[in-house]
This record gives sequence, C-alpha cells and structure tokens, in this order.
Amino acid sequence: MQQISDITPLREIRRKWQIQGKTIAFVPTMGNLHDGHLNLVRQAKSKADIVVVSIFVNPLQFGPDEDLEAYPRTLEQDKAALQALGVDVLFTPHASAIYSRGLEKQTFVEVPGLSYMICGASRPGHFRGVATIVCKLFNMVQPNMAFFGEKDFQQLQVIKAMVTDLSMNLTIYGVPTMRESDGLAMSSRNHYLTAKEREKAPIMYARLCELKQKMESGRRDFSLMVDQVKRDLDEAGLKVDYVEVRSIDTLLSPGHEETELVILAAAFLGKTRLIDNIQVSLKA
Ligand SMILES: Nc1ncnc2c1ncn2[C@@H]1O[C@H](COP(=O)(O)OP(=O)(O)OP(=O)(O)O)[C@@H](O)[C@H]1O
Ligand SMILES: CC(C)(CO)[C@@H](O)C(=O)[O-]
Ligand code: BAL
Repeated sequence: MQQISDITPLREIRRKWQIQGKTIAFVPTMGNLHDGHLNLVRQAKSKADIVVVSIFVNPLQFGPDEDLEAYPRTLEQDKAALQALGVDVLFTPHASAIYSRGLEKQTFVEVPGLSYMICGASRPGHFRGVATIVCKLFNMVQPNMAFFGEKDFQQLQVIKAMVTDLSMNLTIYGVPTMRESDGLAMSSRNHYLTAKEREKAPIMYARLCELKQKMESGRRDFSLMVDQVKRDLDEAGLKVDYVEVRSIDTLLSPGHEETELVILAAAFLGKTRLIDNIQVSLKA
C-alpha cells in the first residue's frame, strides 16, 4: 500500500491506472477505523481493481462547538488495518492543501432541502461541509465508484443527490451498518463513552427495532410511538435530539400511501452524540 498526501502524485498514479484500464473504488473516511469502515473497504475490493481510502478529518463539516480537536486520530493503527486488507492507496491530504485559500474563501457545494433537515437542522453547515469535501475528493481521486455507510443515512442521501444534481460520473454504493454484538452501531465516537454510558448506549437501537416491529405489524400511530421512544430514551438518561419516521428516498415526512420508510434517531449520552437508523417496509 502506498500512502500519498499530495494531489500531484495522486493524479499521476490515477493516470497510470486509467491507461491500464483499471476500475477504481473509493472509500472516504475520517480515520480511527473500525470494522464498519473495513467492511466498506471489503465491499470496494470485491467490486473494483483498485481501492483508494482517504483519511481526512474535515474541518468544514464540524460546528464551532463540536469535537474537531478531540476527534480520534490513530493513523499508524489505521494504516496497518488497510494494508492487511490490500488497499492500494491511502490518501492522507493536509488541510492546507485541501483548503489552500482558507475555509472562509472556499467554494462550497450545498444540496438544498436534504441538508437542512434532521441532522442538518442540529448541525448547521454540516452537510455543506460534507458535500464540499466529498466533491473535492471525488475530483482528486476520480473514482468509478464510492462506498458510504448507511449508519450516516442522511449523509448517504445527500451524496447521492449531489452526484445526480452535478452529473458526476460515478456510482454510489450504500453499505449496511456494522454493529457491536449488543446492537450499538460502530462509530469512532463510541470511544468517548464512559463504561457506564457504553452499557446504556444499545438502548437506542433496541427501541428503534421495537418501533420497526410495531410499524411492520400494522400500527400506524407513528407520532404516539415516536413520543414513547423519546420518553424511554430520556428515562434511560439520553438527551434526545430527534427521533423521526421519514420516507426512505426523500427523507420527508411520509404520505399515507408510502411503504418504504426509515426511522432516524440522534441522542446525546453524556458528551457523545450517537446516531442510528433502521429501515422499515410496510409492504410485508
Ligand atoms: N458502523 C458502521 N457501519 C457501516 N458504515 C459505517 C459505520 N460507521 C461508519 N461508517 C461509514 O464509514 C464512512 C466514514 O465514516 P467516519 O469516518 O465518520 O466514521 P464514524 O465511525 O461514523 O465516525 P463518527 O463518529 O464521526 O460518526 C462513512 O461512510 C460512514 O457512514
Ligand atoms: C464522508 C466523510 C469522510 C466526509 O468527510 C465523513 O463525513 C464521514 O467520515 O462520514
Ligand atoms: N460520520 C459523519 C461525520 C461527522 O459526524 O462529522
């Protein structure tokens, strides 16, 4: 595996692969890799000749009071894991090269609508930061396909909308969420949890699973059931940001006829913001 931090050598190797007729898969990350990330890499390897992974903790997607400084950085450990999986290139750009004119002057990409709701309402500017960095990374790596986790479901929808709206020439794959054995979605931010918080954390997914089951068995009083989930999480000591039932494609509130839904939730457990989601089909 080759580690590249500058854009020029990345473009050179990209040109070589192009001449050789190789297909290129890309997995963007912020590092501190766990099995959820590694599973994206495995999927990427199964579909393309070449796999490029990026590690870049993107300042543009963090709010002023968020955890940019504290975000776990574990490059050596990450490199060993990616090497073992047979990744071809690890791209680790520096912020000064990515945002060479400074964050304030940076041209940005914003996907309207989808970026302002749910997580976007709680984290203003977050999805603008995500869309901008992903667009820039796509321009640098020029992949044929890119892989994103369903754990960040709204992010996946924002990226798909950006790719469609800007006529980008690549395929986006969503990969199911990898979980710990007690159901907690794997996340780099789980490291912030104290031992006591870690014990409580699986309750969010457990309540989402129960809600899904009730919906699929015919109950249609979504808002009453959502309120109950919020109360349960609150009683368990989580500070709920949102629990929402949305249409899977648009992430808008579902109409009566819609059958393909997603339940999305975010809550603080101490200082840690946990997010999760589960897909629901009312057809069955
Ligand atoms: N448990 C998981 N299962 C599947 N994909 C995941 C999982 N966790 C993260 N990903 C995906 O990995 C990619 C990189 O995510 P990121 O580096 O932000 O990791 P993270 O663990 O989600 O960290 P964070 O704590 O910032 O949410 C994204 O596409 C994300 O959706
Ligand atoms: C897609 C991403 C790498 C962009 O910084 C980030 O939002 C993430 O890790 O999910
Ligand atoms: N996994 C999404 C990146 C973020 O929370 O900033």
